[in-house]
Amino acid sequence: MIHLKDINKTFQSNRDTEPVTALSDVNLHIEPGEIYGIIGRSGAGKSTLLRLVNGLETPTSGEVWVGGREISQMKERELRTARQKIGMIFQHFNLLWSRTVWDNVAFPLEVAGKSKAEIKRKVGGLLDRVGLSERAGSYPSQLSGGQKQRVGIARALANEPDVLLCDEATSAVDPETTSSILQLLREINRDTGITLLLITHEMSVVEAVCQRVAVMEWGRIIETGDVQEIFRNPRHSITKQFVKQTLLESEDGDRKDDEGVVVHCSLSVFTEKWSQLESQKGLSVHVLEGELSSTDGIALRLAGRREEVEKAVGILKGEDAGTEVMAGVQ
Ligand SMILES: Nc1ncnc2c1ncn2[C@@H]1O[C@H](COP(=O)(O)OP(=O)(O)OP(=O)(O)O)[C@@H](O)[C@H]1O
Repeated sequence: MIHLKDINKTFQSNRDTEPVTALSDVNLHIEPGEIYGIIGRSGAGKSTLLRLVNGLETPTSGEVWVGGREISQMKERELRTARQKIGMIFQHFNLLWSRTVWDNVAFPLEVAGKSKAEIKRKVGGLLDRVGLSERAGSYPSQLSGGQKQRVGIARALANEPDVLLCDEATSAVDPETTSSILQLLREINRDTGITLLLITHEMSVVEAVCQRVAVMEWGRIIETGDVQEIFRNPRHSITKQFVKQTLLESEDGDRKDDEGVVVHCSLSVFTEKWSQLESQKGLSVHVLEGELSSTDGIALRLAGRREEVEKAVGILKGEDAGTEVMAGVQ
């Protein structure tokens, strides 16, 4: 669905300064319906990559393809139409402050020249989808951060896009709101088959929703892979740091003294032992990448107090020699 081929992007602010290389030799292939994460530290090139996908930037060299069409070759008029099928949500929501929730969601439909009847039908459905029907007449300033992002999501979905780009979409909201927004994005992906491309600097966001991830540093993609695999076996030192970041975070976002571990075990062992793990105070158990349908077993992240983590590992290892602890996260 999204294909970046041999992308380089440099910015030349003015003639007296050295050009800045934002992206070097970037190649990326994202399948239709995938939830794909791009993670990297500040300045790694994530936003530039995202802006190439919806044609807000053009590559210095290379090709950007979305849905079988080359975005990087399009003229402005063609791009405007193509962008209707590429929704985007932003860290700071970018809502129209003088318009109500209803009118914010109606805006892209008005721009696309839809009839009043169609706009009414669609906006009603979208607000219902994001759980904001009751707030249709409110202004953005009257909403919480999570509600504002829900408006952003409804607005981005108005023209039934094939792709939704999420630019640090949960960075400005608290952890609880983050989970509910990520859950909503997951449901939308499941129900519509939309391709999601998320950029973030938080591995916990990748962990919660993404199927595959690319790690960026200094404008390059330094590692890609299935999220479970990256958690189990991070190769690059930057990737290890991101994985470690999640191991150090407890459920409430506090930092604990002890690192957690990533464990791989069979599904039957996990389901059998789950009630024991669940009853352990001070232990948080995360199923990496979520689906409990895999026959290859699952990867879990166990975090919390050291003795609780050790106890949990003992429980899982108890009767299953196949349970593997991926403790090599330094
Ligand atoms: N319009 C621009 N003009 C000049 N330099 C730019 C421009 N846009 C980005 N850059 C530079 O390109 C590099 C990559 O920036 P980019 O914003 O893509 O990184 P990022 O990973 O999204 O960082 P952040 O998380 O801080 O937004 C940085 O060195 C940045 O200063």
